[in-house]
Amino acid sequence: MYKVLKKKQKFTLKQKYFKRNGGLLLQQHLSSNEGNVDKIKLFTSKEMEKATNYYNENRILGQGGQGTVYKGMLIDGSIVAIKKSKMVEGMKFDEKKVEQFINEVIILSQINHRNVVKLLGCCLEAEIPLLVYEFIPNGTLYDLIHNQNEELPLTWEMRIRIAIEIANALFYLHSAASAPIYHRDIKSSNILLDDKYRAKVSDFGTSRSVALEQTHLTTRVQGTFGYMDPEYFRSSQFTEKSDVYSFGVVLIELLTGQNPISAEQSEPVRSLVSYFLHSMQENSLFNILDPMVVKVGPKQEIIVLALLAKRCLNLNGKKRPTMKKVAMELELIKASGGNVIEDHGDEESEIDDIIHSWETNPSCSMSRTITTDSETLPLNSTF
Ligand SMILES: Nc1ncnc2c1ncn2[C@@H]1O[C@H](COP(=O)(O)OP(=O)(O)OP(=O)(O)O)[C@@H](O)[C@H]1O
Repeated sequence: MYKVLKKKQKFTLKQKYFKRNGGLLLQQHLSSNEGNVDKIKLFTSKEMEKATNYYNENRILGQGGQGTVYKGMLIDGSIVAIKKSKMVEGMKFDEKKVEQFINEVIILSQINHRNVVKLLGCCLEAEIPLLVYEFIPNGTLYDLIHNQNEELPLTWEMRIRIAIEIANALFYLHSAASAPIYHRDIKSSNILLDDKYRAKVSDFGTSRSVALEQTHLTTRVQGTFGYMDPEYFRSSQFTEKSDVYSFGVVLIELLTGQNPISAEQSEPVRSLVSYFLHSMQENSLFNILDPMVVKVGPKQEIIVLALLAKRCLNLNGKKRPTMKKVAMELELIKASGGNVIEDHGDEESEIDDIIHSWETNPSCSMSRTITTDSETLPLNSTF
């Protein structure tokens, strides 16, 4: 009798957690056929405890605004990343977080792209709901850019390839079959790197499908300072071009190796976007480039990429290119070495001006020597 009663109690508790963790909300979306939720496996709380060795501290991979991520091993031996959402704020259970959690499940269940992190399943019957992702072993793009070491230099080719991969993922999301999906929090720490250092866009907690958006009344401005579209900040209206802006910030992070917000500097250097735009205006792009980029990157490609970033960062969203255009231009830059560019007003004369000031600036003579010494660099002859 005691055993049966205990089992019943446990079952009731699991049902209670399932409901509280948004299980019903998910079922609702399931029945309305949104996404491909059958592909999402429902894990038991026991499986999760075993996989993380009871949420052992030394299994923690990282902590974000939404919770803690653990490295885990499933019974079949596969390695996964398990995100334990932060649901309890003080003593209160946060309904908004449940919504974000279910939102991420629904959004990710609709996505199948090699540059987007895969969601394998979730666990709703545990006290705190959990998300189970494929494990991405090489950390974040943020760490790769900002903690560079000699063992793994971030080459120019890697920077361009990673930019193309993120752009392709965003283009895919924006043109998703059922309805466009906006990521809404693109930043280098949300780009994970796999075993071959390929980019995987992650963290879809604040993402929105345009179809879902119609049923959501949230007008709260969300995102990360330094990456956030100023137009969205002012109007609370998120558009596909707001993702383009944040992508532009990641592009200049790749070009300059600098943080979007630098606490040590004073304005205008403090905001990387203002510093970058100011440098472009003064034709002194070379002043803010990552020394590694100056050393090994072909000038023409660097400049064309910088001009593309500048268009992504236009204050007027309508004047920014779409992600489709950005992805196509990046492929073109890579394929042609920046020699073939589309006509965007005065860009050709801008390129000439930047090259001229780069060439005549004494502080760049070092890098120039290094560049001209290398026979492998494709565009030396043009300078
Ligand atoms: N699939 C994964 N594979 C490997 N590590 C991961 C995976 N997902 C997340 N991580 C690690 O966990 C950390 C926290 O991830 P999470 O997405 O919760 O937060 P964040 O992006 O750092 O912050 P925020 O949620 O505030 O934007 C990441 O920085 C990364 O190091």
